[in-house]
Amino acid sequence: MARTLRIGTRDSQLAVWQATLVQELLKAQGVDSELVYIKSEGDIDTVTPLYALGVQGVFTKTLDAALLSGRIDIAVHSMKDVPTQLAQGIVEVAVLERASTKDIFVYKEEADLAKLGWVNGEWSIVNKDSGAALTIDHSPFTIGTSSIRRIAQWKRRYPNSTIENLRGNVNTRLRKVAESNWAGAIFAAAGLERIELRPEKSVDLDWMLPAPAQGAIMIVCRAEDPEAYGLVRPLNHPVTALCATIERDFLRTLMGGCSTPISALARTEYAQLHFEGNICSPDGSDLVEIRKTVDLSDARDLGVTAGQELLALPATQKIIQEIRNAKA
Ligand SMILES: NCc1[nH]cc(CCC(=O)O)c1CC(=O)O
Repeated sequence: MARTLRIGTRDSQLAVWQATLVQELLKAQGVDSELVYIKSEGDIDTVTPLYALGVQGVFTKTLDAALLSGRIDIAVHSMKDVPTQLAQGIVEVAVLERASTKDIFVYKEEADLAKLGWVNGEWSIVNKDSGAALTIDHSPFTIGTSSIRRIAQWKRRYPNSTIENLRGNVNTRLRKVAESNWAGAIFAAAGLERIELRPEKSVDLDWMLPAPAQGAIMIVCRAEDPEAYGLVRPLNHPVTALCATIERDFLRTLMGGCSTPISALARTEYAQLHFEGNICSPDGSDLVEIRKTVDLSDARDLGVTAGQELLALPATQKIIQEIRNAKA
């Protein structure tokens, strides 16, 4: 009898959708599987902002434990939630082809969007450093997000806005926005689009750089399970895996942690790879960024070298200190 792989997943709608996709892709390869639902710490405490939970891997730890104890054979994660350092005994098997990498703003009133600078279907150009003219109304907007990265980039562009804590799975968060008196809230496009919940009243925040590996799905297994590895490895999408790895290398090199105001995006175009990364102070006042284009064949170490290049700058050290102080 061929082995039936037990796929561990959190039980949110998005997590189950992603695990079901893996199940279908395996089925197409002739591999049978079943889903095993496992609650994570991040699903049980849905109030505390993630960065304040104080540990890495709030969404992945219980699945790691289930893998290591043999309750499941593989686990499916939103890759951006996976700590850059995998738990001992667990290895990456495959990264699925990426969906949208964008952050989006889910809003309520068209009028608010215009005040935020969305004019004729475009974000007006804002350059804090050059002092370029803003067509932005600096009335005190309130929006919801608990991501320290999104808060930093939003505050940089809209320094007078107020940010409210918004935790929970995407369904809960959409409901909370609807019930709030906020102008709107920030989500990952991929999360809402996958489960067909992206509201019509939403716009891509193309001035915001996403979290490393946003929009990518990662499958892991036990290091000591070459059979599961072999069955799942064909699902790997090499370009997505390369881009997401470069972004996570950048994150690890700079701070070594999740829940930091560090953003990165790598994308390929023909035989080249374009990389963009930044680190921002928590209040958005300081930002250091890097952009590189290299031949695909030279791209492997780009995340590390870009991270090291930023680390060597005094401005980056200052931001890292500010991040540490904000967390202390
Ligand atoms: N941190 C929660 C999380 N983890 C993955 C996604 C969405 C899917 C993705 O970004 O890959 C989300 C929701 C969000 O950020 O709005």
